[in-house]
Amino acid sequence: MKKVVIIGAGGHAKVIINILRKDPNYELVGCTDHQLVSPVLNLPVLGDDSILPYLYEQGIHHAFVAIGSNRIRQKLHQKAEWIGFQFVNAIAPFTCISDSVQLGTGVAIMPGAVINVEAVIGNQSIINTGASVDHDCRIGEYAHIAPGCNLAGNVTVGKGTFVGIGSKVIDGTRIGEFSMIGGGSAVIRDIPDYCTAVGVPAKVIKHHEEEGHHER
Ligand SMILES: CC(=O)SCCNC(=O)CCNC(=O)[C@H](O)C(C)(C)COP(=O)(O)OP(=O)(O)OC[C@H]1O[C@@H](n2cnc3c(N)ncnc32)[C@H](O)[C@@H]1OP(=O)(O)O
Repeated sequence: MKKVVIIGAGGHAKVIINILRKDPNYELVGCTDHQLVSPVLNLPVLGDDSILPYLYEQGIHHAFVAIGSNRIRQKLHQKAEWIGFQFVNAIAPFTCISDSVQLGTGVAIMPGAVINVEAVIGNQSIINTGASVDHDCRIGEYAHIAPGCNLAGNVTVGKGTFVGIGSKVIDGTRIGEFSMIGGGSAVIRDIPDYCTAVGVPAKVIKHHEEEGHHER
């Protein structure tokens, strides 16, 4: 059984803990967080992220970065990877993932998600509750497809991009890197890197600096 530390102790971490606890391959040892908070689903918060090297020395070599923000997940993943951690996947029961899907590591696939043939799911990405990602889609690393999104075939979602809750994306569309698609949007044309696009059809309303945007 692999000992796993959960990096993060918020709402997303709670969902990940709930999934990983059902997996007999893993023993969860605790969470880390930037502040001392109460146990999450009875899993203790061991300290802040500075204790990760100590945990690694103690023989805990697997981690899951359970942070919803794509930027912060990227930073903490890079830090934990540098220490030497390997990353497990959190795949809920009651998902439907084709055998031909190429899954990265550190990936979260939430209950009810459907991922169809020959899709590629990048490292540290999130396919959230009830989202569908159809054939030949390519989801970049650190991307987040929020609950209830539907991506038609051959859609590309760039690294670090957030597709907001309930959005629809028509086939063949390319959404760039570190962009945000507002909840309930319909993406019918390509969306560039580093922007926010909202609405039906989705239109760009903001461009932002590489480091300048946040998710919520
Ligand atoms: C399990 C989980 O909980 S996973 C998390 C799921 N959460 C989500 O999917 C959140 C999705 N977030 C959104 O849609 C947000 O509204 C964001 C990210 C698009 C907001 O981005 P911001 O840059 O903060 O935009 P801001 O709030 O300033 O709004 C700018 C304009 O866009 C409009 N707008 C914002 N979001 C949307 C939207 N989803 N659809 C249509 N219009 C929108 C606003 O009304 C505003 O219009 P105005 O200038 O005419 O007043």
